[in-house]
Amino acid sequence: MSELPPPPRPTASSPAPQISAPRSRKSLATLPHTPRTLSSSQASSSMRAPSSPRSSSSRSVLHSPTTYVGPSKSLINTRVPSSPDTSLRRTVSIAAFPQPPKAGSRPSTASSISGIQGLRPSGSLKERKSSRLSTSTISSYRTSKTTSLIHENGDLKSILSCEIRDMDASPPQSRSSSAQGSYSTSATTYEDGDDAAGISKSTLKSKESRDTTKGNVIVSVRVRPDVGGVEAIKTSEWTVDGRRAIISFNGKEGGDYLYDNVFSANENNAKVYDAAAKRLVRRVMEGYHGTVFAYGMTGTGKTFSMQGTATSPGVIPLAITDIFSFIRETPHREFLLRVSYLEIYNERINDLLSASVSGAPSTVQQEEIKLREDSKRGVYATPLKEEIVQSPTQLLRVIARGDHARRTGSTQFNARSSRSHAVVQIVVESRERAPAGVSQDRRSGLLPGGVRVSTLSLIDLAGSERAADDKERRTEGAHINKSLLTLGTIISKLSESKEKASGATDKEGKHLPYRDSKLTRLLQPALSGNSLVSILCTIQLASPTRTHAGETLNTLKFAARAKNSIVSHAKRAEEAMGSGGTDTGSRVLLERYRLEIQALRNQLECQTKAQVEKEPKFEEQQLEKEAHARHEEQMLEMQLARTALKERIEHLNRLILCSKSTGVNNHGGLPSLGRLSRQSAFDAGTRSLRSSVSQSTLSAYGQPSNRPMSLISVNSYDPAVSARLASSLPHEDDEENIGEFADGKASTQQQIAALQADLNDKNRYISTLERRLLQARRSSHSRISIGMKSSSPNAELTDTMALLRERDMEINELRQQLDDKDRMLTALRSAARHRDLAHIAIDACGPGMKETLSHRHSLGDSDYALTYTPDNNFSPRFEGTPEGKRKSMDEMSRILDEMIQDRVESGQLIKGSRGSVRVVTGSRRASESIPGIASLTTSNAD
Ligand SMILES: Nc1ncnc2c1ncn2[C@@H]1O[C@H](COP(=O)(O)OP(=O)(O)OP(=O)(O)O)[C@@H](O)[C@H]1O
Repeated sequence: MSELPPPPRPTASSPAPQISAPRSRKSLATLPHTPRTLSSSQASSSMRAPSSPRSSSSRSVLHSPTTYVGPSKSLINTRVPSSPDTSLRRTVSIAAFPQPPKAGSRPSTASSISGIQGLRPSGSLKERKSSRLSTSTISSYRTSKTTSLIHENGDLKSILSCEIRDMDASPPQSRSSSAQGSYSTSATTYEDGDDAAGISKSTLKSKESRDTTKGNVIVSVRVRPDVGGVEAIKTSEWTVDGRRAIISFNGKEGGDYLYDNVFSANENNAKVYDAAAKRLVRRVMEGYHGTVFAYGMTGTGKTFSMQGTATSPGVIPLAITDIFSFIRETPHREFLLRVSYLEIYNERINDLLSASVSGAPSTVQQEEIKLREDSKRGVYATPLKEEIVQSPTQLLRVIARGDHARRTGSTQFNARSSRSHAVVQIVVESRERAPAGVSQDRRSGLLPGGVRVSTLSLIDLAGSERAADDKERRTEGAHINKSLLTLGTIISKLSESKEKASGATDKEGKHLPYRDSKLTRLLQPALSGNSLVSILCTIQLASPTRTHAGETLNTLKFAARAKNSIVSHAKRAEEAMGSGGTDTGSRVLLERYRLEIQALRNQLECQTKAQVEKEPKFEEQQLEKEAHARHEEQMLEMQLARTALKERIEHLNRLILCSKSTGVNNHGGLPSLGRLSRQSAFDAGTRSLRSSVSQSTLSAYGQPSNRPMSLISVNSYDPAVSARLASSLPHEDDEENIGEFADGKASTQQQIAALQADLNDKNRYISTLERRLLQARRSSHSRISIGMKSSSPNAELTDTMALLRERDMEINELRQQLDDKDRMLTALRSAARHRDLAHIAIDACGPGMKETLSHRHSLGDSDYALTYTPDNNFSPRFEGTPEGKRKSMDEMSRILDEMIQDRVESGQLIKGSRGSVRVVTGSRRASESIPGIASLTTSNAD
């Protein structure tokens, strides 16, 4: 205890809200200053609490408190709220109190309730006396005095005396900084005072009905450390006894003030939270509404207590931590948290979460926020931004954002003074989880239970202050003081109306000026009893520049009045069923979200079903697409094949034209080269039946006469061979064009006609090929279509491959034939050249020789012969003797005969009925396996 000189009386000029002074306070017997020790029976805790106006018989006559300071003889002079007629002053010798046991091991006795009974305004003196008699020690009062918010079972039983095993807060080590920057508290190990009540219930019974609901309001006072530890201005006026939760003032209007908690200057935020707010927060999580607010003059530590610092978090961050701890510990329920943050600045409500990010007041004019009231929600601000939060960190961040936007300014006593009342509201929605195996109602998506909605309001009020020099500060101060004054008035009137009504009814608040300020209007539900309330009043006893006795007394009186006048009927919020209809229902986000989730799930299910149904169609479409792509590919391949064929034809044509352009015919050596080339072209693939190997090939041998050149004439030396050849060669009648170039000297017109015929043939061939391609494409397409329906893509592929193979074979065959013809052509050219040379030589030998040779030649007794060389070329060989020549010719005839025979055997040539031979095209053979092509060939042949 410290003794301080009497503080100066509060000046009349002080604008601090003057909470109506306890008019009921009456001077009791002034106790002698002489210390005396009272026996236990005499000991009384003459604590004074503000009494109702009616109970005071003497107003503003406050006795100087008698403070006895001494280790064994000090007295606590406390005043007890007096009954209308009496006020009681009791002096208790501290020496008589045994030292309280250490935290956690304090004795709990039935008699421990007696001390606090004396504090109850409703308790009569008689009762208090009798209970005092049963009080053995003040320590037992101390331990039993603490009230609890709500009985564990949720009944509205106020257990007036219950021991809290660890009233001195959870040990500091139980609070640690978590990874997320939040703090873990002792929430998980904290044992509610309710459960730990160490008192005899029978003792309580008689008090229960009377004191019902009183325990739902906790009033605590926190003393801020003196600034700079200045001792000079300290007086002996104040005595703070944190252990007993008593503050004594020895000056004028002095007395002892007892609260639920008194925190001395050296106690930290954690302890303040544990004692003043922790249980309330738990109750909110269980479904009660709860309000914690800090009240006090400027610079006394309201914001410090509510927000705290990084190293010493205050009520708000610790509550947040506990909220999430509770959620973790309650797996059988699910929760949804939403938070809003507003300030009341100059009687205007600002949404701190809608403010600009910079924290400066939003440049965009906010929609005016109004207070509304409805039966379910009570008084609420709208429109207000609410944010749904899922983690402590997120919640802390949201609140930090709001803090940043809050108005602060420098005042005389606080460099960063809050210039507005700030209200953090955390709405807790919770509902029972469906037990494992129990499915929720599929149709409605509802669980058996409804949703419970409760609200935790954490309010940091602006501090009352003297008039400031600055105009802005003055305006702010006026609004702040006005609202705080209204609050004080309401508290005072609540107490008054209670006394008027003898604590019975009509505390509806109709006549209470809640509407006089936005703050009181917003606090209406809490003040009128719908909420659990914890009031934390902050005071500062001295500073280097001033003392705060007047303001401090006002705060203490406010706190005492609040304790005695606010009666909370807080009930656990009912579980709202359904999601629509009522306003409450529509507010319950948890329900709405659940229904939305259910609806989305249903939607998803439907979509999945539809997709499953559509899948085969989709697969079909995919197959069709693939088939189409394959078809395209095949078309492309066929196009390429067609181009290749055309190129081939062109190439062959070029070859033929080249042969003609050599003008071999003009030399008369190989008069029917045109015919031969025509033959070559045919052999290379022409399907014209006009082509005939015999006439073209064999007539190429230089027959000087005009008669058609044939192998008959060539082989005329050997009648047998000639006859054979003649029979094998086409008859003149057989071939419409036989003899066309038979003289080997076809006229230009004939050549042109031959070329024209060649051209026609080729064009026909091209168109035939085109038709075949077209047909092949159609058949391929139809095969694909069929394949799409019945066969696998592999079958189509096989077909296509087979087709391509056929084409390849055909091309190869054509190439082979072309090679043969090339060789034959080369041989014939060579033979023609030699023949010409032979003629020249004869000419050079003179007319006689020429005649002879000419004659011999005409007889077939040629001086040269075609020999078949190993490289499969025919080469003329000049035989010196007629015998040799004849042999050579025979040999040549034989070779040609064999060749023709070979071809006939191999099916490349067909022997006509009259010995003629015809070329069987390769495509005809190849086409045997392709019906379309076979028919084409046939038609062509026709
Ligand atoms: N219990 C305490 N321990 C240490 N410092 C404290 C305590 N209480 C308050 N302070 C310090 O005192 C100063 C003022 O405190 P704070 O801003 O919390 O006062 P306030 O009551 O909120 O004032 P206002 O009403 O003007 O906003 C701050 O610097 C704060 O750190």
